[in-house]
Amino acid sequence: MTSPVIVALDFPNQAQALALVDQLDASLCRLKVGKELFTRLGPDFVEKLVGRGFDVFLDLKFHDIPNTVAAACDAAADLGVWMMNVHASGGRKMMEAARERLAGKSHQPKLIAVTILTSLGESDIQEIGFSGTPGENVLRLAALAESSGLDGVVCSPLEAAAIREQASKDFLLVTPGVRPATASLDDQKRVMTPADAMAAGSNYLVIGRPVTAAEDPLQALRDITASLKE
Ligand SMILES: O=c1ccn([C@@H]2O[C@H](COP(=O)(O)O)[C@@H](O)[C@H]2O)c(=O)[nH]1
Repeated sequence: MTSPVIVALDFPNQAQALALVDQLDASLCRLKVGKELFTRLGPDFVEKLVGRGFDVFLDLKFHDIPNTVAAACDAAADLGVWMMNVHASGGRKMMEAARERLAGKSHQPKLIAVTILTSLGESDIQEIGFSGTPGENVLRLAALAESSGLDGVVCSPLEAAAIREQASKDFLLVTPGVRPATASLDDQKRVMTPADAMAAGSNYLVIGRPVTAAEDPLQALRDITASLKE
């Protein structure tokens, strides 16, 4: 069975990204390409990873008017990615437009919605204008994403158990904000350890710096994977 770990390839150039990717294969992890690498290297690099047999999560978090987001999702599907995402706060019509556009494609990636970024705590979201806790807002946005036809959400593992109670059993929970107990939190605020995140109901763990910034990234990934079996 493929690992639930999705390694976030947050690197500034192809050489650094490939130095890690060359040590990996699709049985060890999935890969995530986000805004930094995509802006540097573009679609060709995504297709290169897909060509090497990896499941690629294209994490561009589209957030725009429905027509624009649907067209962007159409383009992303053509890259052969396994998963892509939009912001749930783009609203029902935006998510439904993306869903409908993908339904007409021969290759249909999983489409998930970002709820509340894992770098945000309660005071951060209040400053933006949200009322309530991050958890309350995540639950509301997850319900909106599910009723808009999406396959799942990006949330913190802290919210995974509560979403599991309200959502259908196939609804995917993709959780960044994952940190081994001894790792630095960096800019993440709503975090759990890899094993606790899986126990809480996450389907996939998005992990970047605890692997990519480690002295031995492959060993760090192996240690995290082993911790899931303990
Ligand atoms: O709410 C979110 C949504 C996306 N991310 C992305 O996940 C990785 C996490 O990287 P770490 O180095 O493990 O912190 C990163 O690419 C983010 O863009 C997120 O962290 N939170």
